Amino acid sequence: MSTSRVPGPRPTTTTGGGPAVPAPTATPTTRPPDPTLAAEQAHLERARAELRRMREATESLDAGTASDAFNAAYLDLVLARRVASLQDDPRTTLFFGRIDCRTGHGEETFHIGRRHVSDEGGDPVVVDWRAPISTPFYRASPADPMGVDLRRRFGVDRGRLTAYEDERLTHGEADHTGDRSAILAAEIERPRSGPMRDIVSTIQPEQDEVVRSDLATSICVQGAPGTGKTAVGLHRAAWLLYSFRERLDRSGVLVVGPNRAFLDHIGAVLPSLGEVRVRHATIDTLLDHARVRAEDPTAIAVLKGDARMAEVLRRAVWASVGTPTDPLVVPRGARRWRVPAYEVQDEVDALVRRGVRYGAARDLLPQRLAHLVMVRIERSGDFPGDRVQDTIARSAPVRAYAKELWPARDAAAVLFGLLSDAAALAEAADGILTDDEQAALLWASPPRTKGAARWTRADLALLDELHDLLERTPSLGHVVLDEAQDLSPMQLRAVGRRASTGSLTVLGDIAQGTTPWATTSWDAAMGHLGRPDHRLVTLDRGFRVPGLVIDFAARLLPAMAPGLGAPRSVRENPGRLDVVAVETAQRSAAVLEAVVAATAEPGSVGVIVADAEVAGLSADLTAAGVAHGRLDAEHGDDEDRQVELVPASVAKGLEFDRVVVLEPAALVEAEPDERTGLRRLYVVLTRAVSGLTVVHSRPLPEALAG
Ligand SMILES: Nc1ncnc2c1ncn2[C@@H]1O[C@H](COP(=O)(O)OP(=O)(O)OP(=O)(O)O)[C@@H](O)[C@H]1O
Repeated sequence: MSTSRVPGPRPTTTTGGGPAVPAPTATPTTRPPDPTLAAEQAHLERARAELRRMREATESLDAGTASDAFNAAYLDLVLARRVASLQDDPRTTLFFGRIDCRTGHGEETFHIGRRHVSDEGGDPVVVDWRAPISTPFYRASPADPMGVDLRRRFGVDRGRLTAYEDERLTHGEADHTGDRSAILAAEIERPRSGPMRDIVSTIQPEQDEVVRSDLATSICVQGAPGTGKTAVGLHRAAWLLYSFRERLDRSGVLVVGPNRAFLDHIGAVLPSLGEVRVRHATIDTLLDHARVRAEDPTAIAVLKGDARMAEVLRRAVWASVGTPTDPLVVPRGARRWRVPAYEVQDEVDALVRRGVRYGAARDLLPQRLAHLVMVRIERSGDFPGDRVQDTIARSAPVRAYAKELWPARDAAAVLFGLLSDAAALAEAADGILTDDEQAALLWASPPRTKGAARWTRADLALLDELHDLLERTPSLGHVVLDEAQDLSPMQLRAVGRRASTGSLTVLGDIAQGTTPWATTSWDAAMGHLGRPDHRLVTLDRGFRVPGLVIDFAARLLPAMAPGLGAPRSVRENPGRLDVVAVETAQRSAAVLEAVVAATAEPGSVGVIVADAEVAGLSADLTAAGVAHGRLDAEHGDDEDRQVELVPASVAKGLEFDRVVVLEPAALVEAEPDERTGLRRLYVVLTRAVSGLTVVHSRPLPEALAG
């Protein structure tokens, strides 16, 4: 590999998602300009001019030519969006790489960037990273050059090209792909600050395979902390939207994450890739059927999250369908038409067997009953036609009969009935839940009405299941589910039904499961999501956590996730690990000292403590004059603040340049059992990009002490 660095502004920071490049060492004025880089810079200027031309051409289009006011308004909107998408961001470059390929048209060069730019003749000046022609940029290797002679990566600083790195893939050069690229190394080693950024210029081959998997394929990605699962999921969403734009614009793409703090952390990635129409939700905002006003004891929450509840609920809903005992009697003119109860029963049975939702079948019933009446009328020699059938279906006797036989139900009423009435629960749960389980589910003192029910988080998934039994939940085109290991089977079902006609990207790490119902097997989880047929991919190269820190955290694995390995850190910097043991009386002072030391350099600082210690430590930091933010499940990080105080329960999925962790033993104890506690600790210890300081006055948990 040859690396060239030329004079230029000292690139200490990165802009707009481009890779940071080590600063040039020579004095800028003493080195002649590098001709290759100068030519590439000229190509960049040309691309900028062409993008400007494309934007001006779009701006000059007139929506007034539309046929009517409605179409004109729509066209206006489309044009405004297109102009916005053609804006040039001077803080970044229009391309970050280039490939020289042999194609059917001979030798061709393609510059790869975040968006497509073409010249007046329609020839590409920059190709979108998502276009098929860009695939070799990410995947080609000397073993499989994919027609690429040369791959060039650019170092970027504030909108200018500052360096380039060449790999000749067909000239027998050694394999320099992946982690030995200086530009990739610079990107991975850069200090972190603010929300997550895209990784579009350095997506790795194994990540790219996931990103570019076909829309029809549901994928499950298992990966240790920092292996890029979230990054891969978000880039996959962007790639799918590019490749299947029409279909997905119509059906929609959804990203589900664990909490608001996490969504704020990742929220800028898709917009930076030009995708602003992807909805982000937490499982709580997705299942927003009622206000959560109570918490279940762990055992009951586990039971309510058990997949067996789906069958209990199904039975409860369909038990509402009555058994006809009286004949249906419909007067028409001078005559009264009677349909015997057994004939109605056959019709009801047929509707139940049809496999449609309770509500949809209920809507069909009046027409089916009217049809039975029509058959009788026609048998008498009269053929009054379809409109009469409609009239009969809408008549008062048919409506009243249908209503009684097939009552309208709502989800809250069904669940209220089950949790407050032992007989109703016994009927629905017979042979599914044990007597003890049924007794545990029942409210000790049932509320008087469903409106007064104090619903829990676990109830929301049950309500969602019921809603779907009553009326089909609309399906999106694709759902990306992050931190999936933490969802209960009932919550997984809820997410799965939102992709029932689409596909899923499921991301997670069994070792980071910290809920009592956390999944122990991806096969089981994918089954609950409705995707028993899926592709399972394991990512094991760690891009976040440096070697010293991951080795320390990995001591916990045998105790809480035997069989699962730590990531292989690809970081060059081994990181810094300080474990500070102090007397209890000195603990606060030691934490403050660690936080102040961590703020001495640029980059974010996360101070992670047991949830119960957040308020006390916040007061200590304030008293010591350390400005800080406080994250919680509803509130994410803020680029303006260097120090964030993070309750351990919210740390999942986040990362900070330097992390200070207080009292591991307290973190473990705060969880309902030791395994969950050690897993929480594992999550917390793996948030650091550069350095980790652990301050403790109590003994470290045995598994960590080593
Ligand atoms: N190919 C890559 N190039 C540069 N940086 C990368 C690459 N892949 C991942 N990263 C960086 O590594 C860090 C970790 O990525 P990410 O948060 O996606 O990992 P994760 O597997 O979801 O971690 P966790 O399980 O801890 O939530 C991020 O800063 C991300 O930008």
